[in-house]
Amino acid sequence: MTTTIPRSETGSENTRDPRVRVRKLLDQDSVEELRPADDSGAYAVRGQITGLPVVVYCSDATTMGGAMGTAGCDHIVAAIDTAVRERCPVIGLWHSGGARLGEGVQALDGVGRVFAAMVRASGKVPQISVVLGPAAGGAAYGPALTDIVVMAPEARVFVTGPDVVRSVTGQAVDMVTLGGPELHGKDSGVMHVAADDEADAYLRTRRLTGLLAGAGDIDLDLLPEHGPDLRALLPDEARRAYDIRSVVHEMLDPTISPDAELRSSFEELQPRWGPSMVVGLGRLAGGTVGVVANNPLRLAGCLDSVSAEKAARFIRMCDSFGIPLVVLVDVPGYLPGLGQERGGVVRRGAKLLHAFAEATVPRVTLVLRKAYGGAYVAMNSRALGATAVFAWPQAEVAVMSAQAAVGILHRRQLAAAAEDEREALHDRLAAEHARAVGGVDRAVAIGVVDEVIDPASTQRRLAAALAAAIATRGGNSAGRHGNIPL
Ligand SMILES: CCC(=O)SCCNC(=O)CCNC(=O)[C@H](O)C(C)(C)COP(=O)(O)OP(=O)(O)OC[C@H]1O[C@@H](n2cnc3c(N)ncnc32)[C@H](O)[C@@H]1OP(=O)(O)O
Repeated sequence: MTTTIPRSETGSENTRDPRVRVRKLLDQDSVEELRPADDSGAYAVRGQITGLPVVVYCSDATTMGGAMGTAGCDHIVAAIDTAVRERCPVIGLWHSGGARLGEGVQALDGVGRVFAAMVRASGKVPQISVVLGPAAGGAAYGPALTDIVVMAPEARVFVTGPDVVRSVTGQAVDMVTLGGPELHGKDSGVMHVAADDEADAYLRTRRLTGLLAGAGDIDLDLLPEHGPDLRALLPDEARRAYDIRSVVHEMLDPTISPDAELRSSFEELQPRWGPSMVVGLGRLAGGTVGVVANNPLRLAGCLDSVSAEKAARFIRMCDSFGIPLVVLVDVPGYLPGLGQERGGVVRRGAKLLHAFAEATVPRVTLVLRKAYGGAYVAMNSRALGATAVFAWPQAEVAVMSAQAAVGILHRRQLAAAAEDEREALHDRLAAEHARAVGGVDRAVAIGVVDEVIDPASTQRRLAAALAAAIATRGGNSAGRHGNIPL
């Protein structure tokens, strides 16, 4: 069933009209209404994104600011259930003041049924939310229950709006400060993707849908025999910071952008929240992979409570949908300190251990420079069930750096040394320690690193290890769990 959209007297379309919005998201002429538009506050359709079937529901911001009543909630529940039955992604376009105030508890019950439908669908079909305007109360928790939240610049996500905040707390705060993309991108972690405008929100959603629902297969023939020397992107000095995203972009397949330029296929999620860890989806040898990578540019790449939690949720999402993982490791350890302990680094760090150990998708690790201590274990180590663990030459795998280790082991000897000899002694002891403990060679000898690889063969080796694991299993085995918003 298709539809004509009423126009205003000036002939222009109402940009808040849900029929206008879904048409902008979907492939041309692919829209099929699940129900005709009505005054329920919600609208739902089937359609296609680059030929892939999807279901879309959309707040009707032309009626009571898109507030959710029983009938509108029924439409959303039916849309989500349809997507689960038809095993296709479901996308929600949100612009809503939450539960319809005039309907009282009936509206609350409707919103609760929407939440329950989202949880039933969790881990079964990808759920993407695109927030285009205010999303209050139930319309805030709705997106938060889904896998990926894209926010347009006008998006405002909050439990209660500024008026309620003022009357209850006396605090005067505007809508942008309370729930705009800045807050949710940097502080709360609710937002995965910040779009430049509404059109960009649709574009980013189309790309993510393609990566999640059109994962394709890894085809080694798509890779050059000799790939780029990815190690050349790292600084010469082992302790210097660099942005791991340059390695990720170069490692993944390029893609043609709408302006016909080649760009990386990498779609980073939550870039400003927990930035010492980079997570996102992209293509390697044609197949979708999830990338989890320490970023030495931020906090020297240390794991902290937020970055561990961010990675844990991403790993579980990929595992739910059978997306294999590439894990790039360059980590000096967990960030130490009172702030981290207070912030729950033990509890939240445990989520990362659980997520990797539980994941049944193929997951390959590469140690670029160093992997120390508990962070070595947490970053998809052999002990947690990694499919394969590779390292670049000169990578260090140890409990801590040799310099730090001798500072503890030879504390008294160093303290007793003359001040002008101490540094040289420290260096000598560190070199001896590194030789004795064995570094990456010892890691290979005991089987926790499979092989030291040529950096120029990185793409091919990672892709081949994932492809071999997929072939052995007869396909990508997705984890049987939902994607709880950790
Ligand atoms: C599950 C629990 C829940 O969901 S409880 C939800 C409770 N909801 C809220 O506290 C939010 C109430 N609404 C607001 O604070 C504002 O409308 C927000 C969302 C901030 C949007 O502001 P603004 O962009 O200025 O739009 P607006 O206020 O002009 O609203 C447009 C029209 O929509 C209406 N509207 C809004 N929210 C509701 C609602 N929850 N129930 C019924 N109607 C609602 C407004 O009254 C307004 O109507 P009108 O155009 O003046 O006729």
